[in-house]
Amino acid sequence: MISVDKHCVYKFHVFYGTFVDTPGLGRLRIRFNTAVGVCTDESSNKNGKIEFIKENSENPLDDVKNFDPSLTYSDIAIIDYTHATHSSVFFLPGFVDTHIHASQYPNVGIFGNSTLLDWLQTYTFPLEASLQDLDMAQLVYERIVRRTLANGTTTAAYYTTIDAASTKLMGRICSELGQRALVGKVCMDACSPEYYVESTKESLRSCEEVLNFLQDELNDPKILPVLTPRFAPSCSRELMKGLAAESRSRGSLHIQTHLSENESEVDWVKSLFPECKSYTDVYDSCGLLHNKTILAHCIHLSDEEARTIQKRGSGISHCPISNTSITSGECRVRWLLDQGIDVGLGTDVSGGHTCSILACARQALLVSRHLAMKEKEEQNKERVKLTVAEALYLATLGGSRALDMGESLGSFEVGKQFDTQLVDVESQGSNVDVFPWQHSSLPAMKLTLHTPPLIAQENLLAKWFFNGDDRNVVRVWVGGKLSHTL
Ligand SMILES: Nc1nc2[nH]cnc2c(=O)[nH]1
Ligand SMILES: [Zn+2]
Repeated sequence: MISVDKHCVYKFHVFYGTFVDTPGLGRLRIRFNTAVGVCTDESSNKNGKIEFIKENSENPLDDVKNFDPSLTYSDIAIIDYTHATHSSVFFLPGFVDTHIHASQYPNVGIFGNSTLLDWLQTYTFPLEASLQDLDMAQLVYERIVRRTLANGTTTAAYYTTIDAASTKLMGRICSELGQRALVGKVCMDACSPEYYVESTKESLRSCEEVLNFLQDELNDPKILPVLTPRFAPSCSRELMKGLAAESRSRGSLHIQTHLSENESEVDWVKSLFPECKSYTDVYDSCGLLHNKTILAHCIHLSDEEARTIQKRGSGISHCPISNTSITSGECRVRWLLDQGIDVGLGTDVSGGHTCSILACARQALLVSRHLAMKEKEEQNKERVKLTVAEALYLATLGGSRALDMGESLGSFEVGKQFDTQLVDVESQGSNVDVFPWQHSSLPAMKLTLHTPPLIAQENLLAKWFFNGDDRNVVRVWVGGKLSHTL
């Protein structure tokens, strides 16, 4: 194995080993002895992209020379994990966190018995307001980006606060630490505490300031702006329409917000916008719903609201840990997927108590089983349950599609970005105990009547899925560049 530093000089990297991904909902693809060639030439417009994939490769150096004979040996780095411990080491697409409040990180785990509306007043608004202090913001934002990277998250859709300066700082931190990110300044001009609110004009102006910085000054294609009306109760119609216009005028910028998370919130929206048919209709009537809109939660939707979201092509961020923690409800993920809506996972820190998408994938699977237990129709009980492969899809390609980035992220395909985590199920200190006979790659192992059968790679994956954590994330690359090492 060749080790590389962050400022690699090699024009081309070949990653060699077992590649696991989910090219479709419920499809688990495991490719052994596979060579994946990635352009790492910073002067090329292909930098960071997968250029070839060779399954059952015998010699990755031959593969790369066949691919491009003009590359010299000194241009090429081979990252070889084929001789790593058994079948425990594999490359997996980086996780996509479709909904996370960077500014709320200090509050993870602190929510008591609150539910959404009192949780916002008691815990959340005071913390967010305090991050106007740039030294505090630096501490919090740097820590959460490092922590999410360490948990295998290569792309995150962040909310910051209403403050423009610290939001710009967040963009700089993501860029410097090498994480792909959507960065959104929170906008709120109504029904908010007097210490944490903006005028409509100021909200649109500071939003513009952040957009100009992220688009024109920062100069990092991995960092994108996202317009962020917090949720309908804290935004006037004028503000929501202004943000929708901003998205359109800049060529369809991403938009993120919360939708139908909590029953009291839904009732409140009804009373604030009596002219609208539904909560979804509030956003739709302001022009906020399009294929680059990410809607968090979507628990208490009507059939008609789901149809509107599907028609507009917006994505949904399912945040199962948050939904359980602050007792918001159980999102009907299968129901959404059945309608062709793109669904990804969100940690929703700090409604959610962890910034691990793997933990959210586990919780998504468990919440689906709670829904199955409540399902009246016998034949639907099985269908409602999410499998490990489906939960991994939501954590990777599903999330990329929900962000309208499925063409470039979320699975291993030629032309996609190499946003990848290297997982070692048996890394030092791992929480996952694998017994010698459980390695599918030990063909010499003698089976007797008393020896349990070898388990397949899928079972090893399932053991990691349910018991793994950041101790198993050995390396993380974003756009072919190393961003984290255990
Ligand atoms: N979970 C969650 N829901 C919200 N609704 C409005 N603001 C928030 C927030 O910060 N977190
Ligand atoms: Zn949220």
